[in-house]
Amino acid sequence: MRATIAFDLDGTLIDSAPDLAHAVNMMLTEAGAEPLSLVEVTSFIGNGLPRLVELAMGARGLDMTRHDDLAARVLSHYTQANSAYTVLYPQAHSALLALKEAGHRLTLCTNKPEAPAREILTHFGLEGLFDTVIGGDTLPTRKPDPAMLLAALMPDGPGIYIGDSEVDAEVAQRAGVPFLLYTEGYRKSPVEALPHTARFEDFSTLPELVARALARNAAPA
Ligand SMILES: O=C(O)COP(=O)(O)O
Ligand SMILES: [Mg+2]
Repeated sequence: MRATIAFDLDGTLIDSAPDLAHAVNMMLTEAGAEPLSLVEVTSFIGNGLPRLVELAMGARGLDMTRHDDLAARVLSHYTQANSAYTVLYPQAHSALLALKEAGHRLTLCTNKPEAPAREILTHFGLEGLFDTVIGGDTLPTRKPDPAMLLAALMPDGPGIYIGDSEVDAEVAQRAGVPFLLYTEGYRKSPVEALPHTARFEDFSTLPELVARALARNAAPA
């Protein structure tokens, strides 16, 4: 059975936290504040770049009236670093190829702004695999608003969503879409606290997991 499979990006397909932390810390240093640890910055990822910058500024007591300027600085540093410290999770590329080979349509549903999300796909040679990219600034709202996920799954309907975090579990639940949880990303809560259809820690198991989730969904109740 063929379907649309929507993917989250940060913490799901790529480990981008080192580059995000680098960009945030460049901004903090310019603003005269102490840098944050990788663990702290990682805990701020998931609700998009404006929120990441807000949390980083809050942690260092910076004046929030500067938020728009400092968010622009972070985006500029992030873009300039060109994913130097970002890696694809092991076996993610071959899992994407296998899903594509099986006839599925792949789309991206990330809270990262659309331009850097597209650059990252190109950087890793993945751009040809994805039919649609919905970023955190593509629509008026972002995850956990279900509009984003529903747009990423259009026009085929239901499909499957794959992500790593609280926000991903919530958006899938609100959109009524089966959710496969990647357990090695940036989740803050225990696995049991996140509603999910199935979970995986190794991308080589994903194609089989997708096939099972689709068969279960197609089975009469
Ligand atoms: O940009 C973020 O905060 C998170 O991005 P993601 O939705 O790809 O995890
Ligand atoms: Mg994520």
